[in-house]
Amino acid sequence: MSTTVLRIVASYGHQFLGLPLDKRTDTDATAYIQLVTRGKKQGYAVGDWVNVTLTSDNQGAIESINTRENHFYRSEFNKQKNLAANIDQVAIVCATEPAFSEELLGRALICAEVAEIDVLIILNKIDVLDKLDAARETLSLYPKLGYPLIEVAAKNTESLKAELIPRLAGKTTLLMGQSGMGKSSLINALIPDVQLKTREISSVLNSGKHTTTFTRLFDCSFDGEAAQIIDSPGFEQFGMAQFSHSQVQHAMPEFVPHLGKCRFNNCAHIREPQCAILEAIEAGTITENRYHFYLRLVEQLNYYDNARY
Ligand SMILES: Nc1nc2c(ncn2[C@@H]2O[C@H](COP(=O)(O)OP(=O)(O)OP(=O)(O)O)[C@@H](O)[C@H]2O)c(=O)[nH]1
Ligand SMILES: [Zn+2]
Repeated sequence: MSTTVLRIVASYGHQFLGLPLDKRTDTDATAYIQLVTRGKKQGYAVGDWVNVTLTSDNQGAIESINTRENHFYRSEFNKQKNLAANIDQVAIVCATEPAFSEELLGRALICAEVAEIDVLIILNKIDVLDKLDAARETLSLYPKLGYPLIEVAAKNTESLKAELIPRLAGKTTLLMGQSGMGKSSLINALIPDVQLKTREISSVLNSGKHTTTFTRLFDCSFDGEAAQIIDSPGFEQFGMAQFSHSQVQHAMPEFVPHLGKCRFNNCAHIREPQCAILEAIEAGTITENRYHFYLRLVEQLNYYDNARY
């Protein structure tokens, strides 16, 4: 039996599909190799390069994983949920309507910071004019924190060509968003024959059962440059149970310049005297909104810590 390196291009529950490194999802759909994991070993993600023992032409067992450049993950209680590995950026889709959750956006940003992965915020459905100002107002903070923000309408191809495609060309992008933000519409507009490809892949991955809840990678090409888009299921929660207080603080860009400047080394920035974070709120460089977001995260981390021991 031979061993070979494959790229994981789809995952559904504990099932994975791989492709040899010289094959692309847009041209070689029949080359998919169904992967099983050894024992209870998990933690693989779309985008991982894995060493596989081939057991037949289209089946194999994952033996080990190659070193990752990065991986983007959520952490539910005691469990890390890998969304993608070896990516250049995470694109978070928000919309004018239905209203998006700023809490979930904030959490996704923290996960990206911890993983040291660039972010792109996409405001979709800007053709819904009566909701546009409110969405812009909510999002206006984020470019100030260093996160690029673009505005598009999935239905308006010109807006995609002008704003989104140049940001995707040459990169591997994890596309994520809450349900209803229009992520599928964006994928449909960006990737030709996506429905056909989805049917192909569901039939291999899930023995014909129809599902769109898997994470999958699309090889594509924009402006003559190769690119990969990883589509992930809409999310309704975003756990960060395994993060430390320090990780969360360092993942908030406006907190960073003030960290280490409080009177007490172990300052929790809640009501301590001469707290540099509280002073920054007074001075207006940290917004009340983000500070309360931080407090909610801390409260949850404390809860997890207490529950664990
Ligand atoms: N007006 C407007 N509607 C849009 C736009 N993009 C998507 N929609 C609509 O928004 C609704 C949700 O779009 P989807 O693409 O299914 O959203 P999704 O984020 O993939 O949602 P899930 O499939 O539930 O994860 C659909 O009715 C789309 O037609 C847009 O740019 N403008
Ligand atoms: Zn402090």
